[in-house]
Amino acid sequence: MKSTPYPSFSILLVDDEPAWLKSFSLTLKSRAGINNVLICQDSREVMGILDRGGVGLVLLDLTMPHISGETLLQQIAESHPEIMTIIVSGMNQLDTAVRCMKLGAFDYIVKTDEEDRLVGGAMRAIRMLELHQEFRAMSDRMISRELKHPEAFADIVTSDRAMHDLFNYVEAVSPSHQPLLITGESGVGKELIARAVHALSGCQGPLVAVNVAGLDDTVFADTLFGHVRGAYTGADQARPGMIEQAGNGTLFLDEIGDLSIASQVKLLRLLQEGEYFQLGSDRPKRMNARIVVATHRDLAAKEAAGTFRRDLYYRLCTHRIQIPPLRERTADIPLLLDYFLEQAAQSLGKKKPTPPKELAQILATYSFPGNVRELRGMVYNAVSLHKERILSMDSFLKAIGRSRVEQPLPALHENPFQSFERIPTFAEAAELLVEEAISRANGVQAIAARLLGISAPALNKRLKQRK
Ligand SMILES: Nc1ncnc2c1ncn2[C@@H]1O[C@H](COP(=O)(O)OP(=O)(O)OP(=O)(O)O)[C@@H](O)[C@H]1O
Repeated sequence: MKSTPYPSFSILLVDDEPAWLKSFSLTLKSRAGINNVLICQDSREVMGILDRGGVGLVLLDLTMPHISGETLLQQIAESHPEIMTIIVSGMNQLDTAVRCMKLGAFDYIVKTDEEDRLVGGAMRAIRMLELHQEFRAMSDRMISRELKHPEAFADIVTSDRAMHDLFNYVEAVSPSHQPLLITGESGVGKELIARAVHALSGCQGPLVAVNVAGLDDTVFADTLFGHVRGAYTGADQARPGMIEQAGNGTLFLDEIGDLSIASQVKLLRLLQEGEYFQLGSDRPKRMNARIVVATHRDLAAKEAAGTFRRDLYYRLCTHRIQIPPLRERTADIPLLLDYFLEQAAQSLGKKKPTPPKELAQILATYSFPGNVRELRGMVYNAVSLHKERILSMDSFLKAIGRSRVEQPLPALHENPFQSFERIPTFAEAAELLVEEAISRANGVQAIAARLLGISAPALNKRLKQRK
């Protein structure tokens, strides 16, 4: 299988020593999965290669026949300021290093340095270039507001402006190799967004989803990393982990907020090093998959409370998508209602029922703690019970009513009257409640009455008495 080029731009290695060129390109590949590498042994050819385009980073030797590294560095800075250059020199000389940095070098690395320093320098430059690319892509999108690949979002029904802005962001960051964090309440569509990210990422492998909630640390490691035969009692067969199954695709870790501290450490190490060990093996394996994680928990609060590691939190936050709850995008409710009615009717082999016109309005007054999943469940339930042409509202009202009853009453410190100097009389409080209900129901009395838990005639009588 042909692997995806990484990074998306080429890295040009320039050195007159063929042995170093070969060994360093192998190191980049094995240590960091960098396979988009060009090599050049003749300093006179460098500018021609750069003029052809596609190179983002140059790793440049200083001492070469024909044209010196310093001269090339100057020429690159003048003709291709968008290209980053790292000087890789045989000499550890501070004054030369300072001169090169002044000429615009991103870093100065000595060939005899540890491999980590060399690979780490290249990775930092790649990261910086990727951020520039993403920033440019995002600014372009924000200006045009046009999606390049609307088909990737075909399963996500919405007319909400915040959701469309989020799609633009998703398009901009999907090709990145950095982890991506998706947050939002339960049932809000996090997995759908993860699938769109995967579709847009250009990753050639599958999307492999793992729910990590409730996995203890050993099971977590076994699930992700796999094990070799005999790794522990009962491990009769070697088993590849989910990272291997994802290959060059995407590994989607759901419910990341529930991960134990020990597993958080393992995940952080995996993200930092891009390497892991199967249980029972001391041979490192490379991870090629892109990591996308999701949680319905408030990770910032968990981090502040010390139950989520700060270093992992910041690592995961490089790209972050926060999906708004359904109650903040009520304009989506009629669209989703229609979409799920169609889906439910089809899957239950029924004719699509017509919803009563007040249904969407009633639903818009509800808080949907289970978000889109809850709405979907309500619709499927109603369609399965449905007999007449017009859909009955009964099952929706029951579900909403049940949920309202199940919702805990506000705690005493949230009592809205607490801040009042004088508490209102019963008549005044009732008046305020009626006004609020009418406003939330957009003036529809039947809905307002349901919100207040009284009958429509009772509300009507009360309103008439006011006049
Ligand atoms: N905008 C949408 N359009 C169509 N279907 C949606 C939309 N958002 C969510 N859904 C549907 O709602 C259900 C829940 O979505 P999903 O599993 O993506 O939510 P989630 O945020 O990942 O939930 P959890 O936090 O429980 O893992 C799925 O059946 C999904 O297809």
